[in-house]
Amino acid sequence: MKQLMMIGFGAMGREVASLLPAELALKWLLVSPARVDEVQAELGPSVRVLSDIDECDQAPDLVVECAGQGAVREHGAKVLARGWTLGLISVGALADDELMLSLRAAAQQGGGRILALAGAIAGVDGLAAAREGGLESVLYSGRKSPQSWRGSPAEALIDLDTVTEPTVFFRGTAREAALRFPANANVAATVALAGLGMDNTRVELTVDPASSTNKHSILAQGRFGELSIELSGQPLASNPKTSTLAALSVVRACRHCTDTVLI
Ligand SMILES: NC(=O)C1=CN([C@@H]2O[C@H](COP(=O)(O)OP(=O)(O)OC[C@H]3O[C@@H](n4cnc5c(N)ncnc54)[C@H](OP(=O)(O)O)[C@@H]3O)[C@@H](O)[C@H]2O)C=CC1
Ligand SMILES: O=C([O-])CC(=O)C(=O)O
Repeated sequence: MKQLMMIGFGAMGREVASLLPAELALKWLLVSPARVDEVQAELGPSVRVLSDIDECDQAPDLVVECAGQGAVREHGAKVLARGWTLGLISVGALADDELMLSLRAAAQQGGGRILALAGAIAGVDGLAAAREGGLESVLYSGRKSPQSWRGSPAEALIDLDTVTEPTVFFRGTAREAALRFPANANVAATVALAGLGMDNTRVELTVDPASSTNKHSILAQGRFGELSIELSGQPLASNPKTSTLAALSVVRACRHCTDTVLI
């Protein structure tokens, strides 16, 4: 049986924990210090609930982060310095150059690797392959309901209570989007990493009062031809900002950890 460490036990972490492959056991769970006792009581002795990587004295087969960009800052370098593989869902953290440098340094020192997970979007495989032949332009668009944008800086850019039609409230680079909307635009950074980079990937973010899904699209052009992906994702009931597919992409990484044929 292989052993998993998971960072974060919110909406996504709980979904992932409920769908783990049978051959992968959740052995360590990292939560914030104030929640250790409560979560330990909930999960029982089969899972060790921790608040610091240093409390783990064995090597997990895989670490998956489902906690947010702050958690990547807090725990990422320690995971990589130990030589472990870190599946990241809060990929937007990598738009912070200083953090990226420190993660690279820790990975080089310890031998760990970062797996940037596709998350709520599809088509990252094709985009990353297309890049090898040269890309000319990449546009990522994210469109969500007012409810999904609540509690984000969108509130300062548009009145989410009175908007009556789909409205673009942000245009900029993937770097700006991922850092300004850390709970909503990680996908912008994922598309950037797969394609033209943080500063050359254009992003549009839209609020759509008629939508109950999280819509993501990629338009890319290059020597390979053209790519157009549209994805309409159901949000998790427990967090409308987060698409179910994002949690499922973490489960996919878990399956890769145990399967022989990787797809
Ligand atoms: N790439 C993609 O497509 C997507 C990426 N995401 C990323 O996934 C993250 C998680 O999403 P979701 O589960 O829905 O969010 P939630 O807010 O429901 O849960 C986040 C959980 O992480 C915990 N947490 C926060 N900081 C830390 C830390 N430093 N160490 C340990 N635990 C921590 C929180 O605990 P507490 O409440 O105690 O702080 C909370 O339980 C998002 O913040 C976003 O960055 C989300 C959707 C799509
Ligand atoms: O789940 C989604 O729809 C996308 C998301 O929040 C993100 O990219 O951070």
